[in-house]
Amino acid sequence: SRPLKLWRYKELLPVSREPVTLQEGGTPLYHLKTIGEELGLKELYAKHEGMNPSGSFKDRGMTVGVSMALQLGMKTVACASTGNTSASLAQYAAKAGIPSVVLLPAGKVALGKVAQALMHGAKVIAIRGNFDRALEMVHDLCIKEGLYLLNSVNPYRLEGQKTIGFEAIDQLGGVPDRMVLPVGNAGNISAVHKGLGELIKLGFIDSMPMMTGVQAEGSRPVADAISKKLPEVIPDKNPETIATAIRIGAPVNAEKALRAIRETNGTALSVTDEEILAMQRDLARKEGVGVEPASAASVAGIKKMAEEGLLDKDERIVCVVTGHLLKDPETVIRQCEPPTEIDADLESLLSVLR
Ligand SMILES: Cc1ncc(COP(=O)(O)O)c(/C=C/C(=O)C(=O)O)c1O
Repeated sequence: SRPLKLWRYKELLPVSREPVTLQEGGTPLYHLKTIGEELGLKELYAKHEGMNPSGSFKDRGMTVGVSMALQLGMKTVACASTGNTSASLAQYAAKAGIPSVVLLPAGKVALGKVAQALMHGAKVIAIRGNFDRALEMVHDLCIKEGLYLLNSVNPYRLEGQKTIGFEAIDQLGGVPDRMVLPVGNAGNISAVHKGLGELIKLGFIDSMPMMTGVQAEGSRPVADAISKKLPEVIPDKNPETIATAIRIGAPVNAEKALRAIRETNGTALSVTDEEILAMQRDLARKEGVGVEPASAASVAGIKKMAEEGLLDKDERIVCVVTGHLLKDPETVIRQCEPPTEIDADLESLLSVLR
């Protein structure tokens, strides 16, 4: 039988050549017993996508996207990014042996992600504008220069990300009642929904989870469209949140995300930066699950829904926690008390521990 990794599901993926792979997928599904009990939820799980090769779920999209770039004879790959897409693109392009170009919003990308993009050899450009502007620019660049665009506007990215749902079902031994994802460009929630729809069409499963998206209060165009029952998402011109990974005002997959949410009787909501940081801390200290701020938004959203009485206590809920804690060490250092510094003798040590 095949190992629980992304290419286990190769028949449901478009690549027909040898894939560019870093053994992505097969991420842990953790039962959040402590946080679940606090919320009265028996079956609360977190799928830790930070345990992928580059530390986020983006690797699932990139193993397919970069493989397709080679299959299509493309010479250079490019993306705009709030950080994780650029880190993953750089890493997979390096594996593929082709150059990569990434556009980042200057000053708004977590340290770990910049380090990865640089070390893996991408051409890293920081623009004086936000992610949405970077995406416009890299789109124009790719059209003018014939580079291969690998943002989630590229359907091959979503193909790889479908596998999050496939694995969760294999690990859970059944279909969850609800899948919860943080939403930025809205590719991931759309991808998981597409994949589960395929499993239904193929007769592997017979129910669809309620697709639930969580955004930051300062960057919540999808949550607003759902709460205000709008036909489409109205872009937010000035998205702002400490969870810089989801600081996106004009999600390119908005239409797909609204469909995923509405067709599955799901929902979308927003949480404050404080709620995001509090949940990042709870996941780390109560469950041993280390994630970056944006990833904690999914569990923070469940906490909010549970407290508002919107959840059935028997619901089987899978929250996708999308990126590793190490991605954004600066935010952690700012949130925590600094280490206690002492003279290097036992006396001093005992005095601070008593
Ligand atoms: C940790 C983390 N959690 C959630 C999201 C939102 O996923 P989408 O809703 O599919 O965009 C991102 C997205 C990051 C980028 O968009 C990028 O890296 O350019 C992320 O890094």
